[in-house]
Amino acid sequence: MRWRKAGVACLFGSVVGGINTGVTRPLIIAPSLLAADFARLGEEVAAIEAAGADWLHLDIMDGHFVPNISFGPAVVKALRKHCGLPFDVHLMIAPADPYLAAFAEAGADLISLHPEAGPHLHRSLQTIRALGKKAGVVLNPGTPASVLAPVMDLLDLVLVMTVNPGFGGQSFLHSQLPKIAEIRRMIDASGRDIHLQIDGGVTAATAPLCVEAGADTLVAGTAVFGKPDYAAAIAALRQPSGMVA
Ligand SMILES: O=C(CO)[C@H](O)[C@H](O)COP(=O)(O)O
Ligand SMILES: [Fe+2]
Repeated sequence: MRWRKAGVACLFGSVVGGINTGVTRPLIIAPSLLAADFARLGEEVAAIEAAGADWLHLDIMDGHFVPNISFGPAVVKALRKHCGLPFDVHLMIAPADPYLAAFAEAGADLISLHPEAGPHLHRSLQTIRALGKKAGVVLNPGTPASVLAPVMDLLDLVLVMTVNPGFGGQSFLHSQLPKIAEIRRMIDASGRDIHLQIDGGVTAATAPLCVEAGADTLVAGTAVFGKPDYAAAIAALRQPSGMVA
């Protein structure tokens, strides 16, 4: 699995002992399948890989934790043979714990969950890591960065939602930018190799704001799958340099 595609391995070089060394690395673009043509999912994931995406973001919604239903582990498993990209699974389900093994077996490489999805965030993250997968925590717009501190040592990724979860195509919440910067400082101070991912309303216009605030990974549904040319859409999100500090 090409988890560390291209120059992403430089991530370890960018933060040494909590000090940002100034080394840059490529911005990671993770198109969200939520905006794809659900009647042609196999073709869509193959096309997005060919277009230069770095990861595939898979939004799992249960109609309970969020007011929408998407797809489950059977679809993730079916897509695995059509796409060689790392599978970045964003769980918007509660409870999440009973389904972690199913998504791991289906082919997830990284599993992220919301702190509100269960009573034991630390245990849930331990479970994901015990399954041999990378673990992430997702912060809703109303969830503070402080929830991260007690679980920092278990994290491979922090996802900051810049919309309320449940639907694609919503407008980017600029109010979340200070929180992104706060979490960048927390990650740098930890000295750990943790991705800072942004999800919701990411476009060519809002992507630079996210990167400026400290993001290294961008999820985009509508801004990629909603465009006729996926490669051009991905390239537009990488502007201006496609590199992050
Ligand atoms: O988690 C999500 C919604 O809950 C999606 O990943 C997100 O909304 C992507 O869609 P868009 O880029 O169109 O906003
Ligand atoms: Fe998502």
